[in-house]
Amino acid sequence: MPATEAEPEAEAVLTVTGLEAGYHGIPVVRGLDLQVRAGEVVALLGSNGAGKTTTLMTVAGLLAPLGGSISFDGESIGGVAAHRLARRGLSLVPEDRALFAELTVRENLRLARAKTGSERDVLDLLPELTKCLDRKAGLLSGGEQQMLAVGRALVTRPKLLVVDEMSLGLAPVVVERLLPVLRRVAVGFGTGVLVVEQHVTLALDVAERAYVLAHGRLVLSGTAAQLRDQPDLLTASYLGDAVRAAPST
Ligand SMILES: Nc1ncnc2c1ncn2[C@@H]1O[C@H](COP(=O)(O)OP(=O)(O)OP(=O)(O)O)[C@@H](O)[C@H]1O
Repeated sequence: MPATEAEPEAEAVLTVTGLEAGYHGIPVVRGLDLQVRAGEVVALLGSNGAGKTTTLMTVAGLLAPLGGSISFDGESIGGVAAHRLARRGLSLVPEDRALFAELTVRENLRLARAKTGSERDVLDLLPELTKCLDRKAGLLSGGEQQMLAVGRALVTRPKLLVVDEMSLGLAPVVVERLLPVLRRVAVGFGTGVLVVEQHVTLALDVAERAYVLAHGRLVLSGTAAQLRDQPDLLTASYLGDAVRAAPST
């Protein structure tokens, strides 16, 4: 019997309602509704320029929303600055990883540690980092750097981890090993994970649910299984031709 079917739904850690997000007062994302629950991985998909990064930056407090509401851990956070959100448990892994190249892995992790944070749990969850603790971040492989970027974001045990394009510049074989780390994070720490990813198939392998944006609007959403079973719909949604056709969850 599948164990997951009988389990009650976890609490929503992030609820985005009617979000309008963009630049210089002009929305590029319109009317977006999205939810992430504790302990689940949610993929945000869509073609280039669809508005994925804009959505993540707005959720993470790097861009002020132009409309709608964002609720994190039961509180409204629209317009709250990123560093305050980080203290409240919302961690961002940016596309460029933003590591300190001249510092070692251990030092990068230590710098991220708040009063209550601990590297120990992170190393238990990401044992791949243990073997390179004394190496400079700048000398790590792309995959190791990305692992460190995730590890650093986890030191404070966030309730929500927001990850932008983990796979950027990495070979597919590396991405295949890296993406399942997000599932480990969700299961091991009970963290909600919102991830933007270009590798759709790999993303649907690790995510419970996914949302697809086209031209700034939500065109498809559902469980990963529902979307995997409807490849034509998924392709059409990337082209902006489908309108919320899969059952929403
Ligand atoms: N700093 C900016 N100022 C003005 N417009 C921007 C800025 N950044 C992005 N845009 C525009 O917003 C739209 C959405 O871009 P966004 O980066 O969110 O898309 P994306 O789905 O993440 O695409 P990609 O996969 O290419 O990163 C695009 O039309 C883009 O040109």
